[in-house]
Amino acid sequence: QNTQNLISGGGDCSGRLTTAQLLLSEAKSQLVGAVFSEKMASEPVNVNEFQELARRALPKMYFDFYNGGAEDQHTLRENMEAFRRIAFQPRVLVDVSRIDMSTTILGYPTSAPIMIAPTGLHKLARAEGEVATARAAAACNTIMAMSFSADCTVEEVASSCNAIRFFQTYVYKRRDVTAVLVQRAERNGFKAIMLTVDTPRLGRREADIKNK
Ligand SMILES: Cc1cc2nc3c(=O)[nH]c(=O)nc-3n(C[C@H](O)[C@H](O)[C@H](O)COP(=O)(O)O)c2cc1C
Repeated sequence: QNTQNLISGGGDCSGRLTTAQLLLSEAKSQLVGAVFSEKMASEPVNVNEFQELARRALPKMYFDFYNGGAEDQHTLRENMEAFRRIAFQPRVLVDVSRIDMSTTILGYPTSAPIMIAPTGLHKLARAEGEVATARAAAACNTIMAMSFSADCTVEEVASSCNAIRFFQTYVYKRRDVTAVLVQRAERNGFKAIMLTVDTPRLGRREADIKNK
């Protein structure tokens, strides 16, 4: 508070800035700058910054698992490029006092056309694993697709929150195994099954091979 009082400064009735006030004003801008950059450093402002924070926070092996693609990572790069090629055309002079991006996916409501894709092993990043991800989905009013390779059980995720949940699985040679998985998800209130069909063989993830 003392600093705040100092910075607010006193007055020269003439309205001119005294040397002391100028110095105080400079100190204030430095202080604000320092606080601002500290905040900037700790609070990501876009998705890419989360990636950088994760790089710093996680052991290399875990980060590489989340971050990497297969082989030369051509598809991974192309995925990013494909998003970059999408341009939004701004519409001007329209009423933007109420913006509503909500929609439905398979009939289930979401706050925006964005949901959580199925990804495995969330406990590498956080002890609560997929339970935390499901809670985040619920908080954002979006859908959580839970991976077959999750670290939590469908029961744990189901009892953790009321997020709308889909369950991802593969088709196994033993169809009865797939059937049991689907029925268990269904019993636990999962609303849809996402069938992953591109893994008759797993991708050759070179970073993971090196990290072994
Ligand atoms: C770390 C990681 C783990 C993943 N685990 C799974 C998984 O367990 N099951 C699955 O079907 N897809 C998995 N995927 C694939 C994603 O669900 C998604 O299809 C892929 O990231 C491409 O989506 P995008 O183009 O929206 O990024 C995983 C992807 C990543 C990056």
